[in-house]
Amino acid sequence: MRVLVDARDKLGVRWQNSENEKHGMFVMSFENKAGMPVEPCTFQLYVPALQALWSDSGIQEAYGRRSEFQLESIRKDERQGVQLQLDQQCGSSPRFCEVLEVKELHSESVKYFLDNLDRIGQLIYVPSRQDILLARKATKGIVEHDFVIKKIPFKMVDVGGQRSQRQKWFQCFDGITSILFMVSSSEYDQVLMEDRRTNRLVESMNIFETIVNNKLFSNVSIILFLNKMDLLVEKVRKVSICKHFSDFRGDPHRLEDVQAYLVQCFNRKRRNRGKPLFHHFTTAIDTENIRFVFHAVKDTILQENLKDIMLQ
Ligand SMILES: Nc1nc2c(ncn2[C@@H]2O[C@H](COP(=O)(O)OP(=O)(O)OP(=O)(O)O)[C@@H](O)[C@H]2O)c(=O)[nH]1
Ligand SMILES: [Mg+2]
Repeated sequence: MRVLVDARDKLGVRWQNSENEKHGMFVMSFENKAGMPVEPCTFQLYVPALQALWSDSGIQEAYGRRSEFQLESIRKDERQGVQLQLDQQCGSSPRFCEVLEVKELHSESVKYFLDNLDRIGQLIYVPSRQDILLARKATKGIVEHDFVIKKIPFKMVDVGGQRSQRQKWFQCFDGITSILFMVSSSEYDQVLMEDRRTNRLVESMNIFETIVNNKLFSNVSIILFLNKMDLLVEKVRKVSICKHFSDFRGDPHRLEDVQAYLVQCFNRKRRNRGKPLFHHFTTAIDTENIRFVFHAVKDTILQENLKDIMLQ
């Protein structure tokens, strides 16, 4: 909310209710000491102000313009020197404001949590499964998960996607059978938090290019997940991809055209296109969708690696 209050100010958007100026100042005065978790009783003090602010059309307008700044919050220890840019306002002399943290949230989940303030603001609040799926916790380090399906052991290694995390990837590349490459398909109009310039999808395509053409992985099945389908569906309706990708041909507001273009962009990055590109459009917060996709992926991995598995 502090990012939104700040952005409303920098974007020059008026309050709907001038009383909310006070609520905005109250929320801005919040100090989260050393990134400690916020106690429920402390959080409760802010709930009425958060509710009033969220229902103000000024904050809603700032939220609607979120692609012009970074709504993602980051931990206090990482935010030193990090700024968010309000592109449209800046012109040739950029104006910046600091990224402020309320709690770790992903920009697209902000609406969900703020819409649910009545429930979340209660002292006896216990997170639902949906709340947990929508909360943002960036992967720092390397997280391993072992599981067995039909007597075949799998080891899933999860690495962080942010630039600062990528130097850790090479530690995990030994003896792998498959790479599941996750991309946010809906971020075609957004820039990276890390440099506020590079288009997020362009960055993903470039990393994919490095991975998919690496000789180390000539025998590794690489499966592309074009994730956040739910957000892609919404975005395609409102935001034309042509503005960000000038070589797009087709109807920018037709989901199938945008999907086909995205697959083509990633496919073009592969030097060896002898085999089709394995890809799936997914919604990671939809557990049914993931259950279905996971089984398909498991079969692909097993088929692709059958020979190796039989030899073990
Ligand atoms: N709406 C929607 N949100 C999603 C989807 N997948 C992930 N998210 C949200 O996006 C945010 C980031 O998800 P993570 O799982 O932390 O992403 P990640 O790729 O592991 O990020 P790093 O750990 O930094 O590499 C979370 O708030 C998720 O709830 C999706 O398919 N749809
Ligand atoms: Mg992660």
